[in-house]
Amino acid sequence: QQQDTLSANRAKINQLDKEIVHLLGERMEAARAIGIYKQAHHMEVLQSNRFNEVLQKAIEAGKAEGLSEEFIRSLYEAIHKESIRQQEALKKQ
Ligand SMILES: O=C(O)C(=O)C[C@]1(C(=O)O)C=C[C@@H](O)C=C1
Repeated sequence: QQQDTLSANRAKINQLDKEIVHLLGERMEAARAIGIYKQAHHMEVLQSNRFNEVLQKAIEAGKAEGLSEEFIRSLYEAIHKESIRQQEALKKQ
């Protein structure tokens, strides 16, 4: 019985992790499209004000889910870093 609950929750985590990674892929696709726009309009890759807005929205949404601000900050620092890396990589093509 308890084993069933453990495997059911692990299966749920496996499925949710797939969805998280898929969503991150979609987010990066949007970031690359923005990167192309930035190149065409001679804009800087790093947009600190916009990133602050993104972060604040995520912190608020995280609070509603019981997630700590520290967790959201480190998660979004990693996401932002990858987003910047993807936009910079477009320039090198
Ligand atoms: O909004 C933009 O300009 C983006 O490129 C998106 C994004 C993000 O991933 O949230 C990435 C880089 C910028 O520094 C700010 C935000």
